[in-house]
Amino acid sequence: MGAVEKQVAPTPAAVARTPMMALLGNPNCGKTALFNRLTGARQKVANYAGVTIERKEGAFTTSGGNSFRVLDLPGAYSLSAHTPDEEITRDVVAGLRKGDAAPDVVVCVVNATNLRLNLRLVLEIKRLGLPMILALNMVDVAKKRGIAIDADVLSRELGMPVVETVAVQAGGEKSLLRALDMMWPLSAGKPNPLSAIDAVGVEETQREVRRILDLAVSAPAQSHDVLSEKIDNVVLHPVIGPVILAVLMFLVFQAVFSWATPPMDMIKDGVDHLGGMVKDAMPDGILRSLLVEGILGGAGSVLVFLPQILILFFFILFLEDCGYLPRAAFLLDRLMGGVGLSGRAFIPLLSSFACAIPGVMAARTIQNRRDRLVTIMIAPLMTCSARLPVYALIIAAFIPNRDVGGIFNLQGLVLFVLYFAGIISAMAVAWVMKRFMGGEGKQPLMMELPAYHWPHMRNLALGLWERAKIFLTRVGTVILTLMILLWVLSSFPGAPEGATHPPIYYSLAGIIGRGLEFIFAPIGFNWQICIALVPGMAAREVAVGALGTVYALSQSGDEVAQTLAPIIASSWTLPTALSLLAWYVFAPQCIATLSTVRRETGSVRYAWLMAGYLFALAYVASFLTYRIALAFGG
Ligand SMILES: Nc1nc2c(ncn2[C@@H]2O[C@H](COP(=O)(O)OP(=O)(O)OP(=O)(O)O)[C@@H](O)[C@H]2O)c(=O)[nH]1
Ligand SMILES: [Mg+2]
Repeated sequence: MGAVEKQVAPTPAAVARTPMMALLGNPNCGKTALFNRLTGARQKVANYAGVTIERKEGAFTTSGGNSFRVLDLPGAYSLSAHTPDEEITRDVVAGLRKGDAAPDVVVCVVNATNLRLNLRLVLEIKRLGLPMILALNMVDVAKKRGIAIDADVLSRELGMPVVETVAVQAGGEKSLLRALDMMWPLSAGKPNPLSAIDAVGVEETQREVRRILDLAVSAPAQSHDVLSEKIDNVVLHPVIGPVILAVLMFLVFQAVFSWATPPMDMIKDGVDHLGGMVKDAMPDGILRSLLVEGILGGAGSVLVFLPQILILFFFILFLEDCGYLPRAAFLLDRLMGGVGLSGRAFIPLLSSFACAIPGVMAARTIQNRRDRLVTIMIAPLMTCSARLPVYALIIAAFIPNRDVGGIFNLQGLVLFVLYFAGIISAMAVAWVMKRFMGGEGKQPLMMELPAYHWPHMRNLALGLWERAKIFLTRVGTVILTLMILLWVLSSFPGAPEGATHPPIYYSLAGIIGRGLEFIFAPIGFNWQICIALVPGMAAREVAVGALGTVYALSQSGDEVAQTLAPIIASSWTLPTALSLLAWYVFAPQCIATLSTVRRETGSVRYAWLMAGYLFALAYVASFLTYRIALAFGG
């Protein structure tokens, strides 16, 4: 039958018959790395538990020509799920998901350096009675530490094929492909009900694990990871640890400013040059205005921030892949516990620095529902990378670029303060929410500390490439569209006879901006800023591009060639600039995040609550900032 199947063209019916293989295992054992190697996908791989939080599907064909569909699943310690991501895994293997049959074959991935922990799940899954293969992953590390595993004995004792894999090396998946070919054709089976798993006690499973380990594994007395322990003695030290963490975070923000300047200047010069060329080549008119002020002035001014975003992500990806993140979670657990957050919230919150959406989704790994909700609600207070351009623009315009105390860059310092303001407010909000919701006391943080390793450069490069692609796609699609739309609204209708203001003042956008000015004047925003706030709701960084267009159109004649920072420096007061910075620390304007919150919490109530409290906070913070700055004569 297998031979016939191989010939069939992939009609939908044939695809449905292609056997499904599921990758299952403890968190952080290399399932996703293996999935990527098998399918050529680029799913996120990183060195901490809980990276994968969704079911991802791919396909591959073995060297024997047998096709498989393959599922990458969130890691789990057992099939009795405690968190929403573990539920996904349990439901998929047990065939409980609507529209998904149980997998035809389960590949149980284990970390070969930690079989004692990993084999428990293997024995549990075995009771489901599905065809199974054990993939001993990370054998490269196990061998280095002198751990010898007899795959034949293991296979005999477990009653399933056992293969060695190295998911991060080319060809490291070959043995698994061969084993799959040997299993072909697969007989479709139904899994035993989940209750069969609970029938055997933990004690008994543990005894069985020990028995098998005694037979199959021989490890030297010193098989644990000595280097990681040494590093942890410093990094987790009660005094030195937090200092290292603080210095690390601080360095990131310094780097974002000081390293990015040369490439940013290059992009800016390129865009300006292009604008100049278009101007020289075209007669003055509507089309030229659209190209120069709408597209280059708008999208171009956002594009400039690519280097800063990449530098930020370089650090985030580096920390994710070397194994430091769970340590940081432990260091901050006490602090976070003080405001009623669990240390588990650290990773979702850190992801929110990239974008609140993956952050909100990563909260799935939090067991306690209240903790999870609070984490979701404060995720948007972490400064997402879309806010970076707004901060950077205003800082460049108002904060002098000079050294403080000989080592710090003042602009980097201000950026750090803004990020810090977000974090502090998040803690305050968490504290208040916990008061309202009550709580059943703090739960101890249980998290695996993975072995440290150097980040895989390929991973890092791919991660940066993906980020650059996401950003450029955003600039080329959402941002560009909004910019063109804004240009249209700002250009029509034209100025009336004898107008005293620039034409944009009389345009539709101008009318909207002046309408909104009633609400925002008390916090120091002029009508130009009000115009920029509106498209900023779809994508925050558009606010920068929008200011670019608005001010380009507000200028007369030759001044248009000027770049945005000096223009706003001369037309806003310092209190207005500070007020806008404060606004963006809280800025509730991200519709995509709100819709993710609705999906993840299963209720539109929380999305509204979030939008409401963020708006209120933003307004109050800006009001205070503006008034205080005015009082100090800013
Ligand atoms: N040396 C070595 N490292 C590996 C191997 N497989 C995976 N890794 C590393 O182990 C870490 C975890 O890999 P992932 O693929 O994200 O693990 P996962 O099982 O998908 O983790 P979750 O999604 O959190 O459950 C990453 O840092 C990988 O680079 C391997 O065979 N050898
Ligand atoms: Mg994964």
